[in-house]
Amino acid sequence: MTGQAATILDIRDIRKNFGAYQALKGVSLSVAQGEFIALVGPSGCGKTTLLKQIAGFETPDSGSLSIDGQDMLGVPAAARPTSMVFQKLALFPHMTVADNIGFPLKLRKVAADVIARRVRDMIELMQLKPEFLARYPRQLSGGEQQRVALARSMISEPKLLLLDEPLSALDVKLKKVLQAELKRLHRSVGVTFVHVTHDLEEAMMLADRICVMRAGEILQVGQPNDIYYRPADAFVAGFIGDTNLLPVTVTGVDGAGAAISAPGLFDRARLPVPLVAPSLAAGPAHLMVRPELLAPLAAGQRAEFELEARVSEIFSKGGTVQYRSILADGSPLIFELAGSSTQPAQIGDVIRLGFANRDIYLFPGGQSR
Ligand SMILES: Nc1ncnc2c1ncn2[C@@H]1O[C@H](COP(=O)(O)OP(=O)(O)OP(=O)(O)O)[C@@H](O)[C@H]1O
Repeated sequence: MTGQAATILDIRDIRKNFGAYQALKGVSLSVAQGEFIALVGPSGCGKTTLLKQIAGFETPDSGSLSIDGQDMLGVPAAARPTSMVFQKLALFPHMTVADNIGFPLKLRKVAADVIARRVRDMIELMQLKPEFLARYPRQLSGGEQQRVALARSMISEPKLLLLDEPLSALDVKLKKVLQAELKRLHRSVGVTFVHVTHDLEEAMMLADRICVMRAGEILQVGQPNDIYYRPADAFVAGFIGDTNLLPVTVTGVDGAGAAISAPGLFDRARLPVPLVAPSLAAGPAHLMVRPELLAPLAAGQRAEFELEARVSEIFSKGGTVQYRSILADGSPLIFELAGSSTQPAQIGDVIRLGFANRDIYLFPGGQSR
């Protein structure tokens, strides 16, 4: 997303308590027109609660929320320019597909011929077969039903489409198809999508920006690559995929990066490390290196950072193979290599691995080494 796009959704310091429980502890988020933003975080962190404040199904205790410059607090859900798609299908079983899709317009008393035309547009947009129009939801597959639900949510031309895990009930293959559909839909209609998902791969694939939440707070908002390679802290690093966090001591930070010391871990670390968290200062820090950035070193080959590890487990992931290994001090190290018909290491092998200082990210925390 470009930085110049107008703000469509502006959430400021929203708080929501259920009794004594603080479900949202002062959440602020700004979303640009046309953006695809994914909300991720552990179960119970407040993703759905946040979506409900946007949709108007719940009212925040304090804070402000505007859509396209209009204050939304006090505006009922039906009057908001939003549409929500749920994980569990909310299609009306006793209505045909055509009536289901046209329902939001019927509520608004739009003329029948206009509804029929718009329903046909939606069928085309969602690449559903025209013969489905006369069927009932039970006569469609789960994936087809979810497309109908999407068609119904788009027919009223919302400014914001709110998606609450709409794909999580589908099988893996169908999910992949619908993920591609969602991306295509987003590109073709230019509507802003706010998408709650448990599936991090889905968030990385679909979203322009990912918003990571924990315990009612937003920890980080950023482009998928930034969240993945430059996480705000150890929680975000570990939540967004497998990673290695090695304890080091930062001995100095300047414009060129950080100098670190990690006696017993690296024999010949070349310094400084260029990519560091803005808040990094001298003291204990986490050195993060993602598993796919570690590479086995051939005999005599050197790298800026080198580690020796004993392979303890091997998991084939199809295109890649993940190796779980143990460093000399007993701490774990994960590395991941492209799959091949021959395995470069077996369980029990000691393997020398290298990575470059530009592959590392340093953020504060942890214990000194
Ligand atoms: N109406 C309610 N009354 C009381 N507590 C609620 C209510 N709605 C949500 N909560 C609590 O608020 C917290 C946040 O819930 P929410 O549904 O937003 O989580 P979530 O991040 O969407 O979780 P999940 O990923 O499991 O769907 C949970 O602990 C939940 O039990």
